[in-house]
Amino acid sequence: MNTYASSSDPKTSFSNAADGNRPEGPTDYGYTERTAELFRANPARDGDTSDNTPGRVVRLDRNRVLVASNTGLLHLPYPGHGLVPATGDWVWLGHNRAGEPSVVEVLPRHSALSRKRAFEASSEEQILGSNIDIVAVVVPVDRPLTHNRLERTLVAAWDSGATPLVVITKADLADLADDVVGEVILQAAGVEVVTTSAEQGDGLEELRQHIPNGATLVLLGPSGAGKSTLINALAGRDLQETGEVRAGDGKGRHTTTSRELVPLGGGAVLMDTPGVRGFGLFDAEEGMEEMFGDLEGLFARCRFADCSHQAEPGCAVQEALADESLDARRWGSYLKLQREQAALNRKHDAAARRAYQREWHQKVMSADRGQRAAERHRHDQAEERAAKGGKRRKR
Ligand SMILES: Nc1nc2c(ncn2[C@@H]2O[C@H](COP(=O)(O)OP(=O)(O)OP(=O)(O)O)[C@@H](O)[C@H]2O)c(=O)[nH]1
Ligand SMILES: [Zn+2]
Repeated sequence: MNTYASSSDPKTSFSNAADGNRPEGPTDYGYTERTAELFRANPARDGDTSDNTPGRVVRLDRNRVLVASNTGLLHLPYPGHGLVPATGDWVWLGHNRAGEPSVVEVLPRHSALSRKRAFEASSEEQILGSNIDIVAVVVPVDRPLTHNRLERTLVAAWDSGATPLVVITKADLADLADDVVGEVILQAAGVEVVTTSAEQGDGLEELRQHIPNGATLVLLGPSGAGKSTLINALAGRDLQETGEVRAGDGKGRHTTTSRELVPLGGGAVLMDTPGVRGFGLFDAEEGMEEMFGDLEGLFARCRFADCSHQAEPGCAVQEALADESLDARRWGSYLKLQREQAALNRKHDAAARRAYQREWHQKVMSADRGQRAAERHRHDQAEERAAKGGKRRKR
């Protein structure tokens, strides 16, 4: 059982044992040379910064933030200004204006899973987790995902700024496995697929190889998909137990709560927050996807990958509007939402980054489509040549 100091503990200290150049951080929680670089590039701005050290947000509580530091877990007050912390954030630890040990500043995020409320007037986004490197979508062979749900989830994963990965579980249920694996590989165009059986220990090594040192991983998947089993197999221990910490409430009583950031060993970190774990996140968040997902299929049929769907030749949208297979009003509300989203993105740096990510993803997808088309073309030409050659030979 792990315990951590509360901020009233006089032993709490941020004294930096480092060489003064490289700040020390919690290596069990994903602190690497890359993180050290992030801290160097974003020095703390406020007050006496000489004793500031790096930390990572493990969980948010009502009044305090549970933070991993190089001296262990600490329960500290929120920073007085700047970004509001989210689970997974890298933060400067130091002292607040009252002189208490505190989180003093949240560093910029390289990725974020958020719940946006696109249909509400105040479209503040709620960050559910940040600095995630890999979003692993878990697909059990005994309960494959329905049609385009996997694809939509993968797009949402790209949106977060993380790299998606598909993990097929329960591959030992062999009579089902082959079909599901084939189907998933088709749907997951451009995304790596790893097939595992936690029961038999298959595919675990391959999965580990997809998780770089210091990487933070989120597992998404329906209840019963085998996420916990997989995580325990990866960690080599039962995280249900090791994931728990004792939280002092300052009145001498202790309650047992769970961490949302769990070291997996080998430097990798699992983010296991209630909001992020299930598919609910994307289904709720991506209202746009949900309502307009079919338009993506239409866009894919436009002649030009960067079609703006206005006056380009070969635009599938314009064709669908012309033959009324696409309702003009529906198209209108899609465009309106797009504009709202764009305005929102300009407001939020993180959101803008995700838009960039989506664009990049679409480029990858269309490059992939282009490549497949080119392959088809080459194949057709080869057949044509073979047919002609055959004819010539016949003569
Ligand atoms: N045959 C087989 N069964 C498995 C495997 N991995 C998990 N299971 C079974 O699938 C069931 C669900 O596994 P969990 O790991 O609890 O699933 P989960 O995704 O964590 O579920 P939630 O906690 O509800 O989100 C359990 O009965 C496991 O024993 C596997 O590799 N092979
Ligand atoms: Zn078009």
